[in-house]
Amino acid sequence: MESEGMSPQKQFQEHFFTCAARGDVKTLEEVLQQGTVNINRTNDHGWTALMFAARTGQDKAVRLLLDHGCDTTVMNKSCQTAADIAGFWNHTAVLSELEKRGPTSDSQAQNVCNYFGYNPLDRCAHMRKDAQWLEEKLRDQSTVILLFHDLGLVVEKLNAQPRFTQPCHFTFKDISATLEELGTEKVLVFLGLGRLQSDNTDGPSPHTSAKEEHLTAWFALDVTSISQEKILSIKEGLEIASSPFPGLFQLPEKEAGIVAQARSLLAWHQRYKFCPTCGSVAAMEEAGYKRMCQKEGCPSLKGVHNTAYPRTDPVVIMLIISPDGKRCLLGRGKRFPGRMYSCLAGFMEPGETIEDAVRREVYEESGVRVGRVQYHSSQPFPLPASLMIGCLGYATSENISVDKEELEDAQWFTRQQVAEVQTGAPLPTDALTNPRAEGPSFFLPPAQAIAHQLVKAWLRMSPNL
Ligand SMILES: NC(=O)C1=CN([C@@H]2O[C@H](COP(=O)(O)OP(=O)(O)OC[C@H]3O[C@@H](n4cnc5c(N)ncnc54)[C@H](O)[C@@H]3O)[C@@H](O)[C@H]2O)C=CC1
Ligand SMILES: [Mg+2]
Ligand SMILES: [Mg+2]
Ligand SMILES: [Mg+2]
Ligand SMILES: [Zn+2]
Repeated sequence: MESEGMSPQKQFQEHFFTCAARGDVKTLEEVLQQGTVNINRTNDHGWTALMFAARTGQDKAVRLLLDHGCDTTVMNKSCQTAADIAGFWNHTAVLSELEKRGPTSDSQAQNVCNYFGYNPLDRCAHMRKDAQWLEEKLRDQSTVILLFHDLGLVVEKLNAQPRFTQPCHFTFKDISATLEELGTEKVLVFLGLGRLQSDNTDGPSPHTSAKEEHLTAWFALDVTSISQEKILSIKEGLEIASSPFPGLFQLPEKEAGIVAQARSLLAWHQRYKFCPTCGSVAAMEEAGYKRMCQKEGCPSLKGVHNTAYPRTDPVVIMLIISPDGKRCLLGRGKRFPGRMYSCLAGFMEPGETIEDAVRREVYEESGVRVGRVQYHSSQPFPLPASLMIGCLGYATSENISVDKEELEDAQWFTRQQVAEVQTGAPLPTDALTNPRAEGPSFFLPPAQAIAHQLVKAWLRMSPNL
């Protein structure tokens, strides 16, 4: 933190910022040679010298700062990097300097990839009917099998702080007795072929041949019908992440998508044991991607019936921006932890566009009218099997009338309020559970939630740089 008043140190730093903004390469060079300034030092608004140079389009100063190793990923208090600032003011020469030095910010990436959204597996749908190939893959010693007990993932017990969830990678050998005990009715789902990036090689491209030997096969197995004790005795140091929160949000990012895929499929099998059309027993087929009614003559056996395939519930989740662009609308669900506020969200209804679902849910929950709706990104959400469709919506009215059945509160928050809590100090450990915990008057969901990314996207759209 900067000290109060203008200490000589601070004056020197201010002078450094001014030189960057003016593009005074000669002085910048001299100062950097002397080594008397911290090149990544920020002012009270979180601005670095690089940001000042980017703001005024000083490409030579930007190059010099980059040559001296300055950090391009630093964000100011409005969550903007130097590249965001250069992009906003259309300083193309500065942008290209920044882009030459590698990734600059999400805004340069093609698409935003949310937590649960990255899945390195090639699902190999065309192999799902090949029983022999599937059996070979299952028995391969490199194959990974994830176990779920009543939808709780079997994980390795870790004492790491901060806590994270490491799914246990079982092999066929580990669980061959378990498979035998489960018998022919078992729910064993083939997830796909792939490789975690930690194997030091690139993930598969969509064109990778399914038969490539070096890719790992992944399966998920439901072991609910066997006692927990027995499952936990397969190996040492196991536990069941029975509560989905926070366990599911602490997975290694590279595996979160695979776990989401597995859990959503097993949840579908748990809920759809019987044919939704006639109530007869439905049997699993196609490596877990289909359930077929066993009753002859059932209408679900004619034509394509979506009841035979895994279900996904589309949900719209939206950050609504006020008519003046300066505030956003956040709400507090009745079951939200601590003082958390988040984007409004709701299930899509049949026969509805995404845009209309956004407008309807916002009006129902807050009374605010929305005009234009812009898609941002999506997130598979394995509780039990939703697809969160993230949007930004532009309000045409401001008065709030909260639907007390669903929400405890909804408010407009200024850019500054939101930026402060998003970039501020880490929350106290009891903030999630204790409404009287010390800390800010409200907080946002963590980075794993798409709501967090929508807020971040809006902060980066700042019109008042
Ligand atoms: N990450 C975040 O910040 C937030 C995430 N969410 C998630 O978004 C989802 C939908 O949001 P809600 O506000 O609950 O939806 P919502 O606003 O549509 O209201 C939920 C109610 O809709 C009904 N409903 C309609 N279709 C349903 C379906 N397919 N499954 C379950 N209930 C259905 C139920 O009566 C339920 O109580 C939830 O799963 C929730 O976990 C919601 C708010 C914030
Ligand atoms: Mg809702
Ligand atoms: Mg609603
Ligand atoms: Mg609804
Ligand atoms: Zn049927």
